[in-house]
Amino acid sequence: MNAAAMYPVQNVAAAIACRGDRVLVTRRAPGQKMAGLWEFPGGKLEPGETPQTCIVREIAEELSVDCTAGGILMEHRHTYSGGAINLIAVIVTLTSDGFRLSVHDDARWVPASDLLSLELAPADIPVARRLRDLFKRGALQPSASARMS
Ligand SMILES: Nc1nc2c([nH]c(=O)n2[C@H]2C[C@H](O)[C@@H](COP(=O)(O)OP(=O)(O)OP(=O)(O)O)O2)c(=O)[nH]1
Ligand SMILES: [Mg+2]
Repeated sequence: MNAAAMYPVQNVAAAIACRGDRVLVTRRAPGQKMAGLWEFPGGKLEPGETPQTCIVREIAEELSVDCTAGGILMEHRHTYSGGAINLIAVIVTLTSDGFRLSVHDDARWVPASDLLSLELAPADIPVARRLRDLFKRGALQPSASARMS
């Protein structure tokens, strides 16, 4: 039996928080799966959660900040050796300041055009491409920019 047949697809919500043309990325800390890789903070949906309720909970847990969740930018399915995830990129607006990291060892606001030069979790590459292209066209004007810049 192949991996896709053995494991259900795990839904994972990932926060797309923007400040001007910069996007928040966090680095998975040593000891974590995929340690050292950059990702959009977030995590697995728990039973009964929507991507939006999940991301608000995850951002509070992982960064100790509040946020409001908006629309879904895109979903992308990626198969790792341990199973498949459906990465759901949710646009968020951070509503409190100051991060306290718990599962990451670094957080940066990176220009959307530079995201692909980071060592990203593989599932995130299509999301980073989409963000780069949307910002290039001026098609994404996140409401977070005004408050956080
Ligand atoms: N949060 C997050 N996870 C991602 C991204 N890209 C990516 O491949 N993943 C993978 C890593 C994990 O295999 C899986 C779940 O993410 P996670 O480790 O953040 O899950 P979680 O916060 O719920 O943590 P845990 O309770 O399972 O320890 O999704 C991303 O951009 N953000
Ligand atoms: Mg997480």
